[in-house]
Amino acid sequence: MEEAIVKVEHLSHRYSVQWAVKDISFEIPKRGIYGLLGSNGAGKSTVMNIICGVLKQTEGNVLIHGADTRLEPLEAKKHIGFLPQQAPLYTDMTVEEYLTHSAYLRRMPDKEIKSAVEEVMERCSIMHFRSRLIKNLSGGYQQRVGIAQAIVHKPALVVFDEPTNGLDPNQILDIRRLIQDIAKERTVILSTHILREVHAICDYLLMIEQGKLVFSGTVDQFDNYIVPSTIFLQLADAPAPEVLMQVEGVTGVEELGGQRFRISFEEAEGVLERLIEASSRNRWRLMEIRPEKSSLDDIFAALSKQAH
Ligand SMILES: Nc1ncnc2c1ncn2[C@@H]1O[C@H](COP(=O)(O)OP(=O)(O)OP(=O)(O)O)[C@@H](O)[C@H]1O
Repeated sequence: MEEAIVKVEHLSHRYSVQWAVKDISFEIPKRGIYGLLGSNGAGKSTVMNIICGVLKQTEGNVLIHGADTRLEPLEAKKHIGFLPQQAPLYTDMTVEEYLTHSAYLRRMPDKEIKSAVEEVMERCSIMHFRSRLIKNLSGGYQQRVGIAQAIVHKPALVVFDEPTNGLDPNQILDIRRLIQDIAKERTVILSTHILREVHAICDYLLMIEQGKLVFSGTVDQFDNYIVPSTIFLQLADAPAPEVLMQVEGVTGVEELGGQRFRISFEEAEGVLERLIEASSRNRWRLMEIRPEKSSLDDIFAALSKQAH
């Protein structure tokens, strides 16, 4: 089997007395965008800083392409690009000077640096600002430079800590598009406390609460984590709610006004079909029927509660 890009084994970290991360294990076997989701203080930055070798864990192991970040830090770091929450920008440098410096720090061979910097400026759409001092760029463009420094050496894994934090809505969309583009060729881990962000760009989700991993899977699995428990029904010629209650499997009928109802049930199996069939047979004139999924926010709240 191919080696996992990232392997985190029983990771725990303690700042002085308080445990910020407690016994987290997960594996990232392939390409895609992995969202590390959690509320403020959940432990996201701690996990990312440890994965990137910026912070030494109290317990557990992190392997990057099989290289242990503690035992072989240089080998592990070769495969990683990192944009921490505060982008490490030298704002008195021009964009090109800074990226050249970053490539040098990443130990790229001298002869490859110039073309790598050209390529990354093109990729991140900052070519036209190559000679501008970083301090004179907007927040969105400074973030592009931060992303560029994380990928200039073409790492297999890129880690972004809250990459859209503090940006305006247009800048957020631009940065998300750039991250999706970057992820075509490599694995991306990004942290966020915004559920919509996970939905917008992530393929996989790791959710951390109170330093513990409470969910790991695809975004679709997360959406289905709490199965649909109600059905929305709108009829043009509705009967009394008591009549709807008679449909097999229905356990509750809530009137929403305007001949609209929220139907509860215990077993999803067949209820939808039976409601459609009863509507047709009794000429209730079905206008709309759809299962209602728990919102992402409900799932988030439920999982957060489990961690407490
Ligand atoms: N240097 C530090 N010293 C002591 N405690 C810390 C330190 N850094 C973080 N913590 C604590 O560890 C816990 C996890 O913090 P962390 O920054 O990893 O969370 P986070 O999920 O990234 O939150 P945020 O989104 O607010 O950055 C928090 O309780 C935080 O207060």
